[in-house]
Amino acid sequence: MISATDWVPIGVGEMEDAALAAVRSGGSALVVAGPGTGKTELLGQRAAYLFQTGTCIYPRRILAISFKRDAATNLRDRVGRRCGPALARRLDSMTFDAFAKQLLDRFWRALPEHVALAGGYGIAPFLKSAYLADLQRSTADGLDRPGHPAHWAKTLIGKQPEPSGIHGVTMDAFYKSVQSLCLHPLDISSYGAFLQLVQLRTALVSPAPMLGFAMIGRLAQAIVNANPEVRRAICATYGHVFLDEFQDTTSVQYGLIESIFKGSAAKLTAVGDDKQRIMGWAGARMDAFAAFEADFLATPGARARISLTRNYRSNQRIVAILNTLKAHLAPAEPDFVAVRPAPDLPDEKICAVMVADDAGAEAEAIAASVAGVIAEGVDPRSIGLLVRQKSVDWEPRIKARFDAHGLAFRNEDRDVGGASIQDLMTESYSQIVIDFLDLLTRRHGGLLWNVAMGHAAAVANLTLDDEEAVERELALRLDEFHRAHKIGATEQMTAGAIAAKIAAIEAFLGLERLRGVAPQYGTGDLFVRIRAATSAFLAECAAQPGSWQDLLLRFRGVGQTPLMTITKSKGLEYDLVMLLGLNDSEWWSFDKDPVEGHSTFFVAASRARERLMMTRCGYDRSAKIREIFDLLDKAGVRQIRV
Ligand SMILES: Nc1ncnc2c1ncn2[C@@H]1O[C@H](COP(=O)(O)OP(=O)(O)OP(=O)(O)O)[C@@H](O)[C@H]1O
Repeated sequence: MISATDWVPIGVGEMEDAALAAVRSGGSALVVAGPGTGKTELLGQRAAYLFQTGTCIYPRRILAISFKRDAATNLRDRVGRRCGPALARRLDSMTFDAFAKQLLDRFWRALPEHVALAGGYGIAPFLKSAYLADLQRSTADGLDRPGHPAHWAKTLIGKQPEPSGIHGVTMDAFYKSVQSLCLHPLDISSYGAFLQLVQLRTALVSPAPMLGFAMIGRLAQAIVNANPEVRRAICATYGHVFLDEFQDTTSVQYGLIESIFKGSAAKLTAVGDDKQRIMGWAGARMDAFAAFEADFLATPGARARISLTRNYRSNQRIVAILNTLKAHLAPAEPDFVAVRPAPDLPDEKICAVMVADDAGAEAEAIAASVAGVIAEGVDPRSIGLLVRQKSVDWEPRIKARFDAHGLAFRNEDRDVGGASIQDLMTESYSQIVIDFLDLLTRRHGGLLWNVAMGHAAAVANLTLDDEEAVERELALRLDEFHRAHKIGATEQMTAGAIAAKIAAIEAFLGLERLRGVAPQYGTGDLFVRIRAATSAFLAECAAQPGSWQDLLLRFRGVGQTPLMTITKSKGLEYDLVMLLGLNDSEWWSFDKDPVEGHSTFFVAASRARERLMMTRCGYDRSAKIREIFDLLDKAGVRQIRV
């Protein structure tokens, strides 16, 4: 145990005083700061501080909520590196969706009667507009038919809905209305919310209910609101709660956190950047910061709106561009301060817009630039290809030119049978299986031996450092396993052989114990889906020729430049960001919501550590995104014909 006064940040040279104050804060805190200012790092340091100084006393845990699975894994890994695996195991780092789903899966029997669930349920896919039309028709028809979900919903709310109101709900309004309903106490204040209630009832009485994540959040909140003892149990578990990317918190998510923790002794630390708010379409609350201040920071010891200005990610030239973008988004905020100089390169090598005549020339320019940067020694994985719309539409366009240059890339958003590649890469189960397969391909194990020992210990819930005898026993068992299942140089890489190796790994570690490595595997079907997706993606990677080692490298994406949407790049960073398709065809929604459009561009640009290159087809001076080009002009970014 370290005393609070002796504790110093681990693994970073310096931290801003304001960041340190948030790390050491005895109460709740809100940090509102720009990209690359170390907000996520601050959460990692705070976890280390709370554990190492005993401020978060055993057996209490920290709940860390992120928006994406890789962000949740990143934070877990950071804390592991800062304060060791034993303490890091007391951090439950997960997405909002996983947290809500876990509560529903654990406490579904405590749902209030009017929304009771009979047992299992599946995750509903995104709705198509034809579905809404069906729901509207059926609801209007069923209002006066006892036994129909619409009649049930009408009776429950005690009002007579008008068919015209039901038919007047647009897809967007329907989608967002889950953000305004409350299931307990019941609050249905719009026709969209009424349709949500009818849809929920339809699901709950069906033999195979399907629920969307927003509704799962609302059901979890209903459980907490209806059962003070459930709320007390959660609050007794978590002394501290971290909320990352807080600017994108939806009303459903905020409502759940508020229902559980408002008025409790838990200390909440929220970090975010309102200039990076890009999830308005998904129901992000515009007033999340103000609500948090009112609900959680009105107590003694709380620290409101801590701001940070030092940008640790991007070099000085990129920070200057970010400052120009920021001046448009938040003119009153102070400029970011770069901590690193720009590399000694001509400006257009650090940042430029490459203008091509057509899509083919654009794809060639992208591939040629990436090839040039890789030839300079940059790791292909530290180049990020970012797009505004569907990455799947870009795949064929880019593939031909990348192939011609002998380059590899992969669409990280692609679903491989139950999970996207990006999510799969951070799943504990997949990581363990891949590391064990890697061990089996090696004659002696080397570094992989220690990695596998770490996994085996974590799966068995053992702490190696403390128990020499335990470590020896585990090493013997691992050695035996390695000798029995080692993959010989000539062993065929067939689907059957891969399945047999996975089965051997699962048998060695114990399937139920493997399920125990991540709290979100404990309930619901995530574990089953991740197992299936891991096998499916391994089989896909094995379809290309090569050795077992090649298979693992392909699975991990080594040597492949990632392609993803800007939304999926949140929280990540790349040496070179290539932002593709600065054209209206990609940014068609810009004029509908220019603020979110600017924020989206800001998120993309701020992922760059060293270079930021953009591409577009043609010079369209009346483009919807002219404002973006005006800002780039202002920042001195040149447009180069390619
Ligand atoms: N105090 C520090 N000293 C040195 N490097 C730091 C420090 N804090 C953060 N970094 C590094 O700067 C980069 C950005 O940090 P981090 O991801 O925490 O920023 P962020 O504010 O969460 O960014 P964003 O909002 O853009 O996702 C990371 O590479 C991180 O390791």
